[in-house]
Amino acid sequence: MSVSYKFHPERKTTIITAPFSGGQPKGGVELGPEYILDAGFEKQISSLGWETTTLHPLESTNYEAMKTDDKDKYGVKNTHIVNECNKLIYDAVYKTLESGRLAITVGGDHSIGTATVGASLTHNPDTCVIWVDAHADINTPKTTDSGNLHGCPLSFLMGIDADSYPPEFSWVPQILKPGKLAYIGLRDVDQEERRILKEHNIPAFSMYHVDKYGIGKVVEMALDKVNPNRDCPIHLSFDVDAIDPSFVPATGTRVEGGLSLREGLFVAEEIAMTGLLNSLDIVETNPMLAETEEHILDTVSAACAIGRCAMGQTLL
Ligand SMILES: NC(=[NH2+])NCCC[C@H](N)C(=O)O
Ligand SMILES: [Mn+2]
Ligand SMILES: [Mn+2]
Repeated sequence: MSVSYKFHPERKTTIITAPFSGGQPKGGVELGPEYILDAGFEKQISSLGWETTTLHPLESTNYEAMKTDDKDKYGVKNTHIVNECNKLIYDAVYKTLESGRLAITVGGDHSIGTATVGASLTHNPDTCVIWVDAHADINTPKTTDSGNLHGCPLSFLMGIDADSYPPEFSWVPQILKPGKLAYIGLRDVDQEERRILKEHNIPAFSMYHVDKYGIGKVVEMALDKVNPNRDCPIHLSFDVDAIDPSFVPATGTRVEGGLSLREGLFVAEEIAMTGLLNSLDIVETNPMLAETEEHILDTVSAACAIGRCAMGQTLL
């Protein structure tokens, strides 16, 4: 059983590191890429037959050090550094895709989804987004309680409540249509986010649906919604907190009752099987939140495994 990648028959990929934590208050998630690469991620991908290169767009920047815990007058935190980092990541992802390579972005917190999804859709407006997460990440500056921008990337990309955005966000392409986004794994969605999902009719498969229908059916239903003819490129944005904290403890916003490790990996495998994967994010690995060495190992290995499964590792 081997996967063929329609948009990447030559199997070339670029791993883009996004060591950034400014989309949320906890320190340590900026170390995610380093831990994942030190675990041998690049080699694991190349042994699946991919030619790999790496890009480090945030290298030699100092934005991480400028992080604060203050909300601005728009009700969100760290607008400036989130935008500067996202612009650099956007350029890296866009350049990667334009040169015909599959883009793997390793975070970092999920605020970088603004850049990665924005670049994927600018590169090919037919792109659909599968967002695997415990959270909906579709708050707006108007609706967010926390003010953490990792809870908002999808609203910026959709232009929801656009009159509430700090002007720094004006570079973000408001390019994501509600019919091109589907969620898997949701279980902690804010009240106002629920309203947004309903209002825009965004397909959202929660843990309830996973239990009721099984993960296989859920992935199929999600793809039927956003990619009915199975011909559009897929952007898979995988927040590791979609997987249950018993398997993935070292992450910033843990929510009990998540996907089993196998269910999480199955989502990545099944997206690989479509042959339509064009871009991938693996985000929210925070080694500093581990209580034991084993927690680090479990979380980092799960992040690597998500990448390998999406990049065509099969069990037989
Ligand atoms: N990418 C994440 N882990 N996001 C968590 C978001 C939590 C919450 N909904 C908020 O907006 O603050
Ligand atoms: Mn999350
Ligand atoms: Mn997320």
